[in-house]
Amino acid sequence: MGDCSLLKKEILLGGLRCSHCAKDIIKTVSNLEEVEGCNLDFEAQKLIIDILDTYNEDKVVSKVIDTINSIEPDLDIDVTINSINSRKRQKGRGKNMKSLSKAEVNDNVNPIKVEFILNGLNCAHCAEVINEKVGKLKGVKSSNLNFVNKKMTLNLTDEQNESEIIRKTIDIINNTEPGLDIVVNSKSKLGIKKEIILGGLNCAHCAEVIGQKVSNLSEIESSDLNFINKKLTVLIKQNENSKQVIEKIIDIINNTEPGLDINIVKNSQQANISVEEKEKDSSKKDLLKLIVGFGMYAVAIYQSTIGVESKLMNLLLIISYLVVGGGVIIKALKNMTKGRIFDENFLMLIATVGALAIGEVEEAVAVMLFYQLGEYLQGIAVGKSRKSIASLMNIRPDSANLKVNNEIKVVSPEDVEIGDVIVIKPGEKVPLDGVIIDGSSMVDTSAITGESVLRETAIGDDILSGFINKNSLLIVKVTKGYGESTVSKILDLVENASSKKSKTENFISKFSRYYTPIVVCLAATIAIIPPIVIQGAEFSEWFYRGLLFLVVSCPCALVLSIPLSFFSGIGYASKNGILIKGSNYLEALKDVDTVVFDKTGTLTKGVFNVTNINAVDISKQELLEYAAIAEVNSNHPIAKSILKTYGKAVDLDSIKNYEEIAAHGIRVQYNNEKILAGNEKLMKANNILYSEAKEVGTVVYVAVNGIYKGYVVISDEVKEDSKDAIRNLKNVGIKEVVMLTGDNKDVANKVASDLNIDTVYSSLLPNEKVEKVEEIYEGRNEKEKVAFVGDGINDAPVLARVDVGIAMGALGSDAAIEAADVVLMTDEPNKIYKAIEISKKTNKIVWQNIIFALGVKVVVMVLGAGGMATMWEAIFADVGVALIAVINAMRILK
Ligand SMILES: Nc1ncnc2c1ncn2[C@@H]1O[C@H](COP(=O)(O)OP(=O)(O)OP(=O)(O)O)[C@@H](O)[C@H]1O
Ligand SMILES: [Zn+2]
Repeated sequence: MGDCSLLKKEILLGGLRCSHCAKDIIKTVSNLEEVEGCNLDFEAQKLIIDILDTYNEDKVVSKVIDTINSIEPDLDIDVTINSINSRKRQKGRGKNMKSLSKAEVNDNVNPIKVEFILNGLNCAHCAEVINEKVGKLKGVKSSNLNFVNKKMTLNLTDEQNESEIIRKTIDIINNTEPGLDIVVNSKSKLGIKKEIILGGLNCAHCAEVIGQKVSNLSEIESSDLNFINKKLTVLIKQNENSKQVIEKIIDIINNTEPGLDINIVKNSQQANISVEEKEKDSSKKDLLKLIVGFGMYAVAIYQSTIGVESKLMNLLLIISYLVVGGGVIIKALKNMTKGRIFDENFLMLIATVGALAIGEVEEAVAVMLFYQLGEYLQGIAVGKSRKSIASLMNIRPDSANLKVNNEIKVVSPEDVEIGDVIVIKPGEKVPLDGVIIDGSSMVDTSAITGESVLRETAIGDDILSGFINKNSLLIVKVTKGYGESTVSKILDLVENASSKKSKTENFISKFSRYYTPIVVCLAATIAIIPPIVIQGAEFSEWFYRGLLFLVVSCPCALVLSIPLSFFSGIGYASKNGILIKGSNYLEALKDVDTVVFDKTGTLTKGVFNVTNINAVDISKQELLEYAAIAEVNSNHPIAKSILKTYGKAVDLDSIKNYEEIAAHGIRVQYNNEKILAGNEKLMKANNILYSEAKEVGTVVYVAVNGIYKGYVVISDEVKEDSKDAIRNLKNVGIKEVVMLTGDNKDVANKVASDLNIDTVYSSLLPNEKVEKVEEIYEGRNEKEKVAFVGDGINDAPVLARVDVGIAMGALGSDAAIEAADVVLMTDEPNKIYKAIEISKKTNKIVWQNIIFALGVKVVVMVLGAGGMATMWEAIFADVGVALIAVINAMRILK
């Protein structure tokens, strides 16, 4: 590392005004692997990043810019390239100004995404290699491979090279890990992807002809016919009518090769099912090989105990070795030709061939057998946990019943448009968000909210995708396209969560990059040096010890189980109605020791009732009318409750100069009367002589033309589960619970004492809430984290400031989903402790796995070096440990 030096780059973020985005930018940029340090000067609108000069700086800078654009698309970004401390570069500050034109920057606003599903990908190391190589392709801005759901997402710089990049990516994948089944989902604006399965297609020549003819269609952007899985994938140009094009394609197929069983794939899930079946087949083959291999091994060992000729026994053993290890040998040789020598297969080949060479035939075969058995079991375990995570998130609807002229057509949810009418039968999943226009029913919201009670819905109610209609027919008018629906958003969030890596994950991936080479070097040293320097040391003895090191040199147990653990935690949380936007937040939750709550709408219901009206010189009804006139344009819960009590219409045309003053109230003109309605601060600010209300409650004072007219007292109720929520937080180790509110001191103190809240700050303006949070941060170290819980409406700046911002009741509210790091799908504060519990459990299991895996490996290496361990221990330290770690990770789901 001695030769590395740091490059500093300044990125000017013109127009950065949102402190939330600023925080997000820092958080995300500093999480980028290539960025060593990162600092944001909010005043100067400047982001300074440190990059190691071992990275390609342009790449890193453009990655950083992409990151910024994905958070806050409209910034005016300029890059100043500075190199400080660099021996190679001696440029002065600010000399080498490189500015990106606005057009270039805007280009990044809507990144072009391509998704690859790599079915059959079981090697975490290969996954990393693939991701790294693809990330370096020209035209690829960034790539993220989620090993757990086998999905790789590429962000491209522009759409022109898309097909080229897709081809190159597929090449890379095939070269690195041959035999994968690759599904490409292009979400680009280029077109609509359709997959057609051609059942019974057995003639390769016909396939070629079909492929040729289809690709010649002018309506088609690109097409690909995979003869092996009989799948024709076409990308239909954006402006074409996909139904007509599909019909044309079907005609072509029928003319070329009549009698095929043509199936149009509705969604990639379906395609995955057939792939899954194939994977099952190959795992059956593996099992068969193992049984045969173990059988022969057992016979050979038995023969040797009864004294049969050892040549025959060795022959049996070698056959068993080839049957079970054939795949490993082929893969290893292939990889060797590509110069990949730290590959697991290769190391296993060397270890076993080495053992054979020194005459340890029995052991060599046993190592291969148990290695393959371990891999096999590990495959099953990973597959199982993938399935259980997937079933937690099994909210994707399969189809929608579209109503067209009194007829019902079953279509894919993607094909339904806003304004379409769909029919949801009892027992069906709600496919899209909408509003009920006919019918009433009970719906099960648990898949989305984690709430087990059924909800009653009727005409006029909103209904969200992912709910299940329980008992009677509902007619729904669709209000959002599938891409914008609740289900897609949740799935997007959860699937992308793995790209925000936790510190532990980053540590492990860095660690594993050094671990294998170091252990391999140790292996070589042990095999070579002692026989030379120690007198009488036998070469084969030390060679064997070296081989042990090779067997334990794979960090797979960690590379596999740790991301799996975080993904399980996120999946499990989502099952409970808790959406966690990144592994980093899941990890941070365990360190939270202070939870700060907003009051209204968070701890209280935010539904006020008028409890008293105190009018001066006018009637109560008149006072209420003034209040209602003032509040009619406000969305504040206070406004809603006053209007509800007033119950009559207000003449909107007579209202002028409406002004809502945050945390104060309303100022408005009605005909010739200037009305003020708000709290004491508002009265004081306008020099109104008012008399203070005696009751505890939220008080709305009213003044007309500068003269005080009385007040309306309204009160809110605490939520049923708020008290439990606070108690449970204390039980999971939260030291301090704080409440912030814009409401008055009396109300605040009452709520705090009812709920056992430690610290209260009242009568706060929105910016004072941020200041209070700053105060809470003073004198804290990094390990003591603060979470803030709000309803996401007025508290975005605070949500943004804290380590973990939690928004609640986000069902349907986009603002809250945007602003927070953790989103609770329901209004229940009692979910927060649950999120912390999941975080702690995940963390515990992650560290159990790290300590266990490394511990066992180190012990085996030490014993091995001292000649006290055999291949058996080594093989356990490799595949046995990996298997146990994966099984351990699955405990998170329980
Ligand atoms: N539309 C309004 N009409 C009357 N008073 C208002 C209105 N909006 C705000 N206020 C006054 O300002 C205070 C603070 O309002 P703000 O919206 O900042 O906090 P809140 O969301 O009601 O409470 P919390 O801070 O607990 O979430 C309210 O308690 C009320 O006294
Ligand atoms: Zn609030």
